[in-house]
Amino acid sequence: MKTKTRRVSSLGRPSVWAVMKQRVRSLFCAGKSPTISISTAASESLVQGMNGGNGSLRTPDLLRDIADISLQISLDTIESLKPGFLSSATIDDDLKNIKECSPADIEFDRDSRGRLVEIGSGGFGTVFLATHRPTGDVVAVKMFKRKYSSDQRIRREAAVLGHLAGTKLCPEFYGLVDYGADGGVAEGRFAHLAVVTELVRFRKSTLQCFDLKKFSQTYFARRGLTPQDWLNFSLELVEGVQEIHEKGVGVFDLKYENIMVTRDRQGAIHPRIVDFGAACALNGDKPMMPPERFSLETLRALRHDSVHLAPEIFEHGVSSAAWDVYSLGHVLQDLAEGEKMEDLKFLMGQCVADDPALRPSLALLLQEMNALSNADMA
Ligand SMILES: Nc1ncnc2c1ncn2[C@@H]1O[C@H](COP(=O)(O)OP(=O)(O)OP(=O)(O)O)[C@@H](O)[C@H]1O
Repeated sequence: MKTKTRRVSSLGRPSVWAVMKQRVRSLFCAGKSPTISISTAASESLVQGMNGGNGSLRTPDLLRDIADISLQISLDTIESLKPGFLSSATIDDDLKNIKECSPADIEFDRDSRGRLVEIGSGGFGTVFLATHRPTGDVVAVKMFKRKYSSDQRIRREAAVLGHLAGTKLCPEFYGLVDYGADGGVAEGRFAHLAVVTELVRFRKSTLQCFDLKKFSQTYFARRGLTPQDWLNFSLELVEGVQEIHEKGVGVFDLKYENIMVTRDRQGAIHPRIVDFGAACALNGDKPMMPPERFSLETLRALRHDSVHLAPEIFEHGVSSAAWDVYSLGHVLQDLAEGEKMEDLKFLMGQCVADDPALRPSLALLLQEMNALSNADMA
């Protein structure tokens, strides 16, 4: 069994943060809805730390621990809140029938020093470049951090990819690979299961990949694009999410980093989505929701990178299309602002209403966006 080192303060006692972390963990493990009491001094330090100040707790460690805890909480919550979590009809069948890939089918690319070539990474995994031997296709292999990834979670992500095969935004799914107990190429850093998908590259002729964040910051790649190009891109994204919803699935983690940009021969840009790790059946599942007592404020402070998620996600609600509407609004409002597209920005402002009932449906949103597009073309 893995042994854990406890962080100890200079006085030889566990630090305030270590104690707090332990308390939160034990409460979650006990399956209770915890009220977390943080001493005034510690919470002040926390706020100072968040604001870049010099709290008495060591800020970088603190922030890393916060991220660790919130991820761990999300996972524990997924696993424990609803034992029948995976029983939603749409995904359930796919879970029994996940396409598999043999480790021998995957040939990893290596750099001149023999290291695996990394395409990207996130909180849960790292994605590597490889070739799928049977087809000769270039693929992306997502290896999952052992610490955060149960088999169930990985299988679920693979099942969703299989379920969404053929939809416009979802990358082609090659299969789930099992590297066995010794981890094979994963060298112990990652879980034994990995997910293989198409490499979503910028152009067919290159291995370069751009997520929307990187793309927005790369002048040469976005050179020459007009507001109409961006509007078309946004329309395709919203249409694509609608198609995914029609397959009974919500993405629930739409953000700049998970939206890839491709460019066709005519120079038009198109969106794709990677990372279906938070995807769930619509109107059925209860995805990553911390217990009620964990207020949105606390959570927002803790998971400072989750502002793209609808507030009600943190409140035990039943999953709904409105969650993706919120995230789309968050991304596209920002994009519209950058591109100085006032009408689009205004429209997207309605998608980020705190009250889900006030957000437009995807159908209505598309209607409005098409009207914008036609007006611009006229
Ligand atoms: N199929 C792919 N083709 C090209 N790039 C990819 C692909 N899959 C993932 N990436 C890149 O790798 C990054 C990390 O992948 P992914 O988002 O799946 O990891 P994650 O750990 O689940 O992330 P998060 O912390 O957001 O949940 C992505 O942001 C993207 O830039």
